[in-house]
Amino acid sequence: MTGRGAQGHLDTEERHVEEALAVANESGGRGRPQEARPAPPSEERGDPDLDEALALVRDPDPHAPGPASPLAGPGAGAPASAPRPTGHDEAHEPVVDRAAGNRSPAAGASKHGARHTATPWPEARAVAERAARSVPRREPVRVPLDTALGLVLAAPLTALTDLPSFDTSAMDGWGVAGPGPWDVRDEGILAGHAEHAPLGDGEAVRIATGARVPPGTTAVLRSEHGHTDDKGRLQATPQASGSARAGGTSTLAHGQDIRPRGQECHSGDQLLPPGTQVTPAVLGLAAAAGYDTLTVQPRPRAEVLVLGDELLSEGVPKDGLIRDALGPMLPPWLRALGVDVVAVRRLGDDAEALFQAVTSSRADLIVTTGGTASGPVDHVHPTLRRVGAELLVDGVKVRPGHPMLLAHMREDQHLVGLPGNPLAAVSGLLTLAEPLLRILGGRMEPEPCTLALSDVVHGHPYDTRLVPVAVRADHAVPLHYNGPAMLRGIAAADALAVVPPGGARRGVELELLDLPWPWVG
Ligand SMILES: Nc1nc2c(c(=O)[nH]1)N[C@H]1C(S)=C(S)[C@@H](COP(=O)(O)OP(=O)(O)OC[C@H]3O[C@@H](n4cnc5c(N)ncnc54)[C@H](O)[C@@H]3O)O[C@H]1N2
Ligand code: MOO
Repeated sequence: MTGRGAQGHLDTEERHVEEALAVANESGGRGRPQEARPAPPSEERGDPDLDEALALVRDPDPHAPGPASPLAGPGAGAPASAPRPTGHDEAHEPVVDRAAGNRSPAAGASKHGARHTATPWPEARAVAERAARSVPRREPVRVPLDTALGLVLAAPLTALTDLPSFDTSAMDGWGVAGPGPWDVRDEGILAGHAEHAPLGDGEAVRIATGARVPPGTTAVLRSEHGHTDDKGRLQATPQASGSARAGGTSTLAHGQDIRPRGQECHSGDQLLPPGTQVTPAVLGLAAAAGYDTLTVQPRPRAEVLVLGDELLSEGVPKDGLIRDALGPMLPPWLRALGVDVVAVRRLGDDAEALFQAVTSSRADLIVTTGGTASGPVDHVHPTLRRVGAELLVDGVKVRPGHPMLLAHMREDQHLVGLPGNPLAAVSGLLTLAEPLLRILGGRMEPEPCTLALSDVVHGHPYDTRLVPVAVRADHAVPLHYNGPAMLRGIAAADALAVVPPGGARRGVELELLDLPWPWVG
């Protein structure tokens, strides 16, 4: 859809894309690294192995030449002119010693491709957050517990009762009053029963875990720590647990194995703040604290518009057509970000269809894929002009994904235009859509997460890079196959590392953007 003509000289962006093309066109040993290493026979294969999975997206051939870098560790590679293995890191620029400060990126100075209006990556995220804050917050709703999973609390979760709500036996055994030996009552106490008559000093009663201890109980003696003597009285067994000393005199601590009322919380205590995501554990806590319904923030609604005449929705790519990777990928990814995906439409390269879809959508966020560049069938910008949308972000200084955009359509509606290259679309999703949807959905900002790099990562000279990484032990392992048109790296990744302009050495701590997989399903 970009409709680019024959190439003369290649600027940075074009080389970037060219490289992806070259990689895609490669064949043989260099182009198909996984075949260079024969897979073990199936009978040798054990359970799925994390390292095996990682090997598929790490250096295919440890002896293959890589880009030269004064900072690369031992074995990091041959001269920059040497061919690179398929799927290798696509940022061509040498890593810069940031600590030494030997490069000062000229702001917005990419020679050609980067739009002069492109927004720095951190600022683009901040703009997306501000845009969401300008939208009137939707009214919270009350939903039954069994439909609340994955939603976000719109009000504090306040205990509706003391927990436990009565003094409770923590063990099966005897409730006892005062020092032993004790006379044991005939009738025991099970969980779920109303309060029993108070225990007098020297009295005991059989009691089950979770049962309400009668008034006057000073401790619970576990069943394995007590026995009945020849006079039929309950004695603490001396050797069992140090709970009694020789001679049978109980040294049970006052309150031992009793969970006192209010031990966990008192009625009215705030258990969780608004913005907390409802996890299975939150559901359990809410139920324990007396809730049948929860007050939650409604999910933001998103509509996905997939653009491109070249896209097939099934089968093997053929005749210059390719499979639509974004139609299957984006809706569940958006759901994982807490979104209600109200529609997914495949519109081809039809400007009128795009106009109609955009003007008729009632979603909080319209997400388009493809058509963000300036080719003859790239209809996103012209459509935004036609509807009078305000462009809040028009290009971001990030690789991949720099043509991404954010537009304000009407008071309560935004549009995020994701570039068509699939990893570029992921970059746009996490740069613009995630912050916007997080604020719209009333979610808390995730704790910033940083990890040290296990390897050097080459940088773009002026732009941030987002690079798929796997988390192994306490390191972020940069993955190859990270070109804008590739999904192989991200499919094996645990996060995207935020690589500053100029790149980062091995050992440098980088911010990681987490992938929201726990919520898929
Ligand atoms: N003259 C320039 N051309 C391009 C530039 C530039 O700065 N100047 N930037 C390049 C970059 S970087 C990107 S990213 C793309 C973005 O272009 P569009 O958003 O207009 O995307 P398309 O041209 O529609 O598609 C790009 C690429 O992705 C494939 N694609 C599209 N949709 C899907 C999908 N749903 N599933 C899988 N693949 C998809 C499409 O076939 C193209 O190969 O522009 C560059 N050009
Ligand atoms: O390289 Mo583009 O930035 O593929 O998004």
